[in-house]
Amino acid sequence: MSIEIRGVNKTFGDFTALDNINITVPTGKLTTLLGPSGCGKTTLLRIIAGLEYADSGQILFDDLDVTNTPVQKRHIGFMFQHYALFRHKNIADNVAFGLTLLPKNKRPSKADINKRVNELLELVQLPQVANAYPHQLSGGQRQRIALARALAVKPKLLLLDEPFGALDAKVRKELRTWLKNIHHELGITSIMVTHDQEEARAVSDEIVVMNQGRVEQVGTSEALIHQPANAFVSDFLDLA
Ligand SMILES: Nc1ncnc2c1ncn2[C@@H]1O[C@H](COP(=O)(O)OP(=O)(O)OP(=O)(O)O)[C@@H](O)[C@H]1O
Repeated sequence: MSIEIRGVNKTFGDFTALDNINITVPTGKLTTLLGPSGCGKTTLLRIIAGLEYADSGQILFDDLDVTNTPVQKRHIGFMFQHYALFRHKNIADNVAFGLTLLPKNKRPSKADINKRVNELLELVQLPQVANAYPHQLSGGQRQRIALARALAVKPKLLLLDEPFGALDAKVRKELRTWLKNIHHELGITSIMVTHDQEEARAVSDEIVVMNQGRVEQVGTSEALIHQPANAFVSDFLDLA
């Protein structure tokens, strides 16, 4: 599913958080919103999700205008740093959670839910932890389970907000390679927020560099490195 953001503006009081954002996120690619703290990345992601509404502008999913569509109807998977697993549910029940919430006519049978949970645990390479509880897992393992949970409902769009933000540098590096591999295997359109240029360059098919509520440049890692559009992009990517 391709995503088009057309002329999106957002203010909080007299502060402009997003200033005329126009971008297209291509089908099946992993696109990163990259920029310093406060530049509007999370606000834009929340507007794409339907967790927040723009003051003006449009959001299109495959040419369909979803600007006023509520989050539950956008078929999105979320993996957010602070969107923790349920402590009192075991891992299998955490992964199955989204499926158990589906309306009765769309909800798979118990056997099918179990089968899907097992497939997802295989996919994130943690088949052995189905009966464990979140506190028994490492931070990196918990984030892998968070991805399995996000994928359970077969979303058409995956949104990741600083998914590895709380992890130490070594695990972060391992997980970004892992995420890139899984993304290539599944080919699901994904948008990730990060302030870490090294992380963005390691995982992204395309990078959207943001600054003070505006888009400075959109391109592949190579394009940004070889042809930074301006001094901000060059500085932010440490190219000087
Ligand atoms: N609900 C809100 N009310 C008021 N101001 C807000 C609100 N949400 C965000 N802001 C402000 O809008 C700006 C952009 O915030 P946003 O969270 O989108 O930035 P960000 O680029 O994701 O930064 P970070 O990496 O620090 O999360 C910030 O200055 C923030 O304080």
